[in-house]
Amino acid sequence: MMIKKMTDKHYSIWENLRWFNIQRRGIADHLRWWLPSILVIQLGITLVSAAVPALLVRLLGQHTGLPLVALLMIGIGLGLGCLQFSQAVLDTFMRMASSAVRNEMFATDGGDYLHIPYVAAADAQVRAKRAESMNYGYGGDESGVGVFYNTLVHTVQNALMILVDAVILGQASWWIAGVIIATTLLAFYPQQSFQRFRRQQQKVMEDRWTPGKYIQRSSFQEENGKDIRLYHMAGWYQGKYDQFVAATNQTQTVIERRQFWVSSGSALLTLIRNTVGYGVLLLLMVNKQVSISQFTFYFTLLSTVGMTVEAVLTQYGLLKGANTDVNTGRRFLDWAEAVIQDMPQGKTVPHFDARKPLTVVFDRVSFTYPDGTAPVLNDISFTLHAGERIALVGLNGAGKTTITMLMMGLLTPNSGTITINDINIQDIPPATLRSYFAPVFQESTVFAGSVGYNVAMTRDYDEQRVRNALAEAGLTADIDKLAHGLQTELTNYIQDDGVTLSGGQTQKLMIARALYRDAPILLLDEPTAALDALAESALYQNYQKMAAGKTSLFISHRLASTRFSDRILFLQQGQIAASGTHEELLAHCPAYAALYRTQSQYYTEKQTGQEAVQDA
Ligand SMILES: Nc1ncnc2c1ncn2[C@@H]1O[C@H](COP(=O)(O)OP(=O)(O)OP(=O)(O)O)[C@@H](O)[C@H]1O
Repeated sequence: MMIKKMTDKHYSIWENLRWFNIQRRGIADHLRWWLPSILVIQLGITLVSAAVPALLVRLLGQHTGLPLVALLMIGIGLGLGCLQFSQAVLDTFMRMASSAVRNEMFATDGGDYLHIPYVAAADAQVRAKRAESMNYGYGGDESGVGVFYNTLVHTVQNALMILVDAVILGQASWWIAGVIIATTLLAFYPQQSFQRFRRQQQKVMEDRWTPGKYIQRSSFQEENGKDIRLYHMAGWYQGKYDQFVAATNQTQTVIERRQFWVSSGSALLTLIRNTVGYGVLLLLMVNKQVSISQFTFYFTLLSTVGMTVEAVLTQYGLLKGANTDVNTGRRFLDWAEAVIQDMPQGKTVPHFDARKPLTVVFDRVSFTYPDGTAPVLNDISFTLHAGERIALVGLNGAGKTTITMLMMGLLTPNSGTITINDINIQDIPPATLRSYFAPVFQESTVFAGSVGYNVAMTRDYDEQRVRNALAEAGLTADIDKLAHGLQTELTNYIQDDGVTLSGGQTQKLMIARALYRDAPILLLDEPTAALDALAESALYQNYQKMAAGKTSLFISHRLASTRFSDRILFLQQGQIAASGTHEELLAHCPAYAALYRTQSQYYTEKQTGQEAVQDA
């Protein structure tokens, strides 16, 4: 199955607004009324604030009594307070709505990522894109979706205020309106270019901090603690931190320097605007074309324009940035959804007899990892007959684990077919296919949950079956020693009193998990690597019972373990180099025989260790 490439589709602000409106349906249905309400409130606040000094001048000029003036001012003050309170409430609602939409995306991302094919989820580029999408798109309230709508509203709000100010001041003189519009437009380009530059630089810093964060994380990881101290790596870590901090400071200085020039330019434009505006107003008053109270009103209004211009330019820059970030998030989620839709759903639900083992056939299967350069498996064919116990051996990196992943449908062959009882596994619904397998993977995965949960992988488990599986895996005595037995929490991520099992105990837990699953195909990938000699021997003894009535594949580097299998497949350079019993392979496959001799010589009594090394 080919995984779709991610597009670099760009959505405009308008398209993202429409998309946001669709997303917030059912979350914030009244949002469409909030924008006009905010605009009306803002208009009210601006005009009333500007009118108060003018009104005061007029009332005092008319010798109005102080109690009436005071009463009026208190009334206006209260009115303004109410407007500002309403504005704050609407702002809060808007932020909450954005946060709710963002949380939805966050949850969708989590769900989608868990559902995309394994091969895509394990792809380094996909993981990087997802991290970027989460970081910029919807990971926090300061990310794209978190701020998009609010910055849009504030941009429109401030742009409208500038127009209203220009129109009102235009009543006094169109020179003032002209200078407001002209200075706003002149400030636009440098401000936008600066904001673009700042974003680019911040991205450079973020990218630089990606390895930085890894270094920080790895320096605190419990399992790294020993090596860091043993190999005196503290100095190296400190050096890396210092490098990152120095580079960040340098970038910050470059940004601040540019910010200084842009702010200076803005200050100059404000000076021009105010000089022209106040000058014209003064001339008008001297020529008695405006009264003192009108002059006061225009003067106050003009003094607020500077801040509004700054605000609109800043908000617009933020809006452009938020739009880019929303696009980053949308692109990833669109891709993930398309990939999920493209996934073969499987048209055949086979009705196998659950009590009978299954036959698995690889027919001319080739496979290359998406980021790999050479095929890992090259045109391989073999059959696991129903009920057969097969040992799969080969050097590190020969492709043994890859075969198990292909079998379970976690990876898809580039060519060739894999069938189970003659049905192509691509035609079997993925969940049904996976239910045929009880795997023990090379890496153990303990989830934050109880022992019982970790065996059954469901909270609603059959206690007796869990106990049986633990007993068969040789873990009963260890679990019985735990304070809460099956209910003991493993890992202390969620529960403070969670316990950590040893490597070998964890591997036994994984074996118990596979036993509890009781599926028709048993896949054991190096199940004894962490076991002590007694436990390893017990597993071999028990293997017959574990694999009874099942088809089983046992991957191991300990060639002695192949004796417990019916047949051995020897994998070499992406191909099945030989197939047969241990004795047959010793006789006919020199590579296998050499491997066996190299391994077994350390166990022969005649040779000393030194002789064995020389022989090897
Ligand atoms: N996710 C991946 N992306 C790219 N290449 C991979 C990936 N996983 C494995 N490989 C490569 O595929 C090859 C086969 O790996 P695989 O894990 O199947 O080998 P193996 O026979 O199980 O090895 P070992 O005995 O060490 O467990 C290796 O060269 C490995 O580097």
